[in-house]
Amino acid sequence: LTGSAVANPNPSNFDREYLVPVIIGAVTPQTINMDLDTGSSDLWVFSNSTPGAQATGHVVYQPNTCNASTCAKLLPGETWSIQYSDMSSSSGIVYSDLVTIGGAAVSSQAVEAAQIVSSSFTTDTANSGLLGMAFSSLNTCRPQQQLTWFDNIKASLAAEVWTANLQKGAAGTYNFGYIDSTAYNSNITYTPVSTLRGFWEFTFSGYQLGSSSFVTTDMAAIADTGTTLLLLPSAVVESYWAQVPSAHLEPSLGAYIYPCSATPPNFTFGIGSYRGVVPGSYLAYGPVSSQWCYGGIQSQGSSPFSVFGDVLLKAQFVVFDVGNLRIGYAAK
Ligand SMILES: CCNC(=O)c1c(-c2ccccc2)csc1NC(=O)CNCCc1c[nH]c2ccccc12
Repeated sequence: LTGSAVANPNPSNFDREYLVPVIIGAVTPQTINMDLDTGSSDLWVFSNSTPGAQATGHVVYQPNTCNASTCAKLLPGETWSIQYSDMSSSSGIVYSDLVTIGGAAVSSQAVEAAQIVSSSFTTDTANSGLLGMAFSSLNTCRPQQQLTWFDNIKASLAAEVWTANLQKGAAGTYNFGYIDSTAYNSNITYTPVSTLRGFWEFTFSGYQLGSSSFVTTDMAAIADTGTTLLLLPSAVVESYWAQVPSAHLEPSLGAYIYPCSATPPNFTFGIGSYRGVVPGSYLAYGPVSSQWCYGGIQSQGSSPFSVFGDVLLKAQFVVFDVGNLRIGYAAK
């Protein structure tokens, strides 16, 4: 078994997120556009349990709890509640239902129906749910923790692997169970993943800012499709933006902005001897005013790891190798 699904950048805002059409339900299938998120492990959706004012503009999951075995089933007593570090949150109840992504189906997937969603989810009307692809140890369902869609399907796949091939301003692809050798043009460099924090966490061997020399130093990072930007230690971020005249940390935003007339420098990361290049044009996130633009590289703050978000991932072909607990990067 394999699967392949399109990853559509949110059309209106600078590739802020990538949405995948997910089909939920057997008796009454619904296609719901969801954000496949390697930074979390809950599959949750706007639903008929979400208050109307919070669900305005969204496709909502309507579980068909008929009597046949193929119907949705409420999991009695199961609840979930998640808070993300951008202070957004959601919570609710849990059904079991058929969930198909790119032709690959899981018959009894925990589908977390939202009863409450925070305002930033309500306003993001292109996104009607999150599909967690980090490790199941982070799933918030209680009293019985639930498995991610990938954990449920991996034994049925040709290989316990999936890949992300996101694109800048264009549709990309998530493939499940196989590696498309036509999708990249260098060897894939793999490095071990630590699951201790439940993320796709790995060590990278250093970085290069623009045309400066490569800095060799082991650093921790997570690969996070659910985070838009590239988050790095504040000292590295300061050095990076120092290369762009007039770029500065804007206190009111808590973020670096730079003159839109400038093109930010490239960012290169190392994995062993592999060098992954993120073109400067990928690090221009979007305008905050007529002349100032929001940088694609920002500080990771107090986080103990960097966050390789979409602005970096879209420049690479990324292999999430669950079977061997490793992550692979290749140029494309
Ligand atoms: C939201 C930015 N991402 C993070 O802060 C983050 C961190 C993190 C923690 C501390 C400091 C910096 C980053 C660890 S895991 C992680 N990643 C996630 O939490 C991934 N899931 C984000 C889901 C999410 C939250 N708000 C949204 C709005 C639109 C689309 C997706 C979302």
